[in-house]
Amino acid sequence: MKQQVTLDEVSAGYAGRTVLSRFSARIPGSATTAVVGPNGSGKSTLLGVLAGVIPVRAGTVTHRTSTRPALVAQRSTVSDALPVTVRDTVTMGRWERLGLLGRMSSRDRSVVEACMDRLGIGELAERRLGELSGGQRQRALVAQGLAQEADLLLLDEPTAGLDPEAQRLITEVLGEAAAEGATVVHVTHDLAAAGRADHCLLLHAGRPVGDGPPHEVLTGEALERVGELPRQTRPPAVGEQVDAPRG
Ligand SMILES: Nc1ncnc2c1ncn2[C@@H]1O[C@H](COP(=O)(O)OP(=O)(O)OP(=O)(O)O)[C@@H](O)[C@H]1O
Repeated sequence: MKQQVTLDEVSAGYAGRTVLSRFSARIPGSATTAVVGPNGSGKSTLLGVLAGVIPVRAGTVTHRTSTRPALVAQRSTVSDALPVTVRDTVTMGRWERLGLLGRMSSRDRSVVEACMDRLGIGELAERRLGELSGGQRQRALVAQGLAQEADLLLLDEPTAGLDPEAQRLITEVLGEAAAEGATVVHVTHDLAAAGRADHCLLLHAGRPVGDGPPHEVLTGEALERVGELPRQTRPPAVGEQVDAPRG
């Protein structure tokens, strides 16, 4: 698989705190990559580095992308009080592409409508984001990310807290985006969803401890070592689907 993003000995973090330390990994292009790891292991920080919103202190991040990455933040970070509709929210995904006059073309409008339809929220277009259920809001944010038509689509726990049908839909949409050429990186605590990705990065304490096909990375031994599985859990056979530990 062609590498889309390469991290070489990257260090990054926050004021007075280094989270990623000499972090090296390859993100394959036109594929889905699941980022897995315990709370605080640096998954969201990694997304921030890939998105270019968290500066790199040392090392290099090499992108083969031609558009600015799209970052779909965790639902909880989006204010309920924002007086915007679902259509406004998804339309914001086109802002980067609008010309100097900022006028939406008919193509911009049709991309917005298609993304809402794909996420099953077309009928909610005029509803305010703050009036929606958590799952509906999450769909709107994923639709906004898709509407950017970015080469690199980054999502922080896009299926967390959703019902199984919504989880399935979002996983399917991300797979389609990758099939159409996007490089998709999503953080997840759902090991079953991670197992369906093309590629998997397992993090522990700001370092990659697994990088490869999910069935090679998500072994019982590796997950137990990083604390993602309770002790005594039977390691899955190669290729076996793994149920997500919660809580
Ligand atoms: N804005 C911030 N300022 C300072 N420290 C932060 C900030 N955001 C995160 N951290 C710290 O950086 C470390 C890694 O956080 P990060 O959010 O990347 O982990 P994560 O793997 O995404 O965790 P989770 O699964 O809980 O979402 C944690 O110790 C966290 O406390």
